[in-house]
Amino acid sequence: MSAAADRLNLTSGHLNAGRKRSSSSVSLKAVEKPFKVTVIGSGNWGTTIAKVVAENCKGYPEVFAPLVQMWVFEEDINGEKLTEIINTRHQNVKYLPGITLPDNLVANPDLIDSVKDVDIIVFNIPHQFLPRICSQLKGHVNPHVRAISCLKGFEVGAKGVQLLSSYITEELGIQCGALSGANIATEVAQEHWSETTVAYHIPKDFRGEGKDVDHKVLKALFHRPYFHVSVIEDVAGISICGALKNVVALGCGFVEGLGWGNNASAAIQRVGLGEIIRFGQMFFPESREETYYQESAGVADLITTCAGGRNVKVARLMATSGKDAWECEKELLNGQSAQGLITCKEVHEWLETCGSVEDFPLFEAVYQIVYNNYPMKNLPDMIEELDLHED
Ligand SMILES: NC(=O)c1ccc[n+]([C@@H]2O[C@H](COP(=O)([O-])OP(=O)(O)OC[C@H]3O[C@@H](n4cnc5c(N)ncnc54)[C@H](O)[C@@H]3O)[C@@H](O)[C@H]2O)c1
Ligand SMILES: O=P(O)(O)OC[C@H](O)CO
Repeated sequence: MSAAADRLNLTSGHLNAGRKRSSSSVSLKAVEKPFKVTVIGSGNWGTTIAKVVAENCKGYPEVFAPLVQMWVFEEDINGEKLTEIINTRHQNVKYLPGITLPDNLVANPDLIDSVKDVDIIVFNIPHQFLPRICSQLKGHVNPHVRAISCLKGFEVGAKGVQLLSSYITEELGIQCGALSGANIATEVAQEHWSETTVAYHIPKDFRGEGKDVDHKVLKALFHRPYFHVSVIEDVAGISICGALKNVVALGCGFVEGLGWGNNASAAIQRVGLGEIIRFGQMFFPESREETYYQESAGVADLITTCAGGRNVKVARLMATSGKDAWECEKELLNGQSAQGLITCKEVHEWLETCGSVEDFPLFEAVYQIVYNNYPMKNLPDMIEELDLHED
């Protein structure tokens, strides 16, 4: 094969605004053996990313095995199995209704079988289920498998606060990066243009270009004409913002639900961005401040989540109905998860452990409103009082 013939050009037409990041035009060598990919998770975002990945695996058979498996937490939908519906009608009628999925995407209810002989695993489940999934996968995943986590959250336990990518690496012994961005799933599924950020460190046991996963392979896996990918190194930065913007969005939902309007929501986002960056600097000093401003996974994700994500909707309903968070989540989301409800508790527990609650007044106020029924109308004072205390 000639040098020209064995290269694949993926061009996005996306400008690189002088940032240190991968090029928008990828020249990719055909690989020794096409990478086999599995997506673990089939919720709103899990199914959307599986669609993206399956489209690219079909489009680049020199790089990826065309058939992509999606592990599905099996459910009965009006007497039919969800996996059967996906495999015959090519729709996830519960979590992504109205979107036709590629026919090379195969739903599999057997977790262990879905990762058999796989090269790349894309994790995409609500983060509260990750520990159980990892414990089931232990011993079934080859150490050369590479992974990307699309989850937004942290793992807080005996080891302190951990990125989910680090948790996957520790539990399964595999290299894991992250994908995070301003990505409301239904908009991506409908192929409305958006951007995202993928972050990945090349591991010490990298087997070489054409044999292993690198930044170009990841760009080829996720980039679509409607889904523009930048690949960077800052796994911590994109993961911190992805997890914490969900807590900020709850705060925005409270003030919106109280009828306070755009100014109040902007104030919450301003305070929230400051706390997100402070959290990164205090607990993940390897994260880079510019990631928060320059990448889709940074402030852009904060803006889109606070405008139209599930967390803001749940918090708005809490404010207008007086119902608790779990009732509102159930009423609005049909089995989907508002991750900020869990993350604000995990963050509170971690901050309490290290005596830093007062450095994060917004995160603490959101926690107290969700878990201890503090009045939402006191939110400005809760932030202000703790700010004054800090001085
Ligand atoms: N939906 C979005 O717009 C979006 C966008 C970007 C990132 N994310 C993040 O992606 C991750 C996945 O979100 P999602 O929207 O795909 O999920 P979701 O909120 O739609 O959750 C539903 C999924 O959880 C599964 N589930 C229920 N019980 C389970 C169990 N016991 N074990 C395993 N799975 C179970 C369901 O089968 C279903 O697949 C989250 O961390 C989320 O924050 C979501
Ligand atoms: O719907 P949310 O609040 O989980 O947010 C969705 C995405 O994370 C936005 O990027």
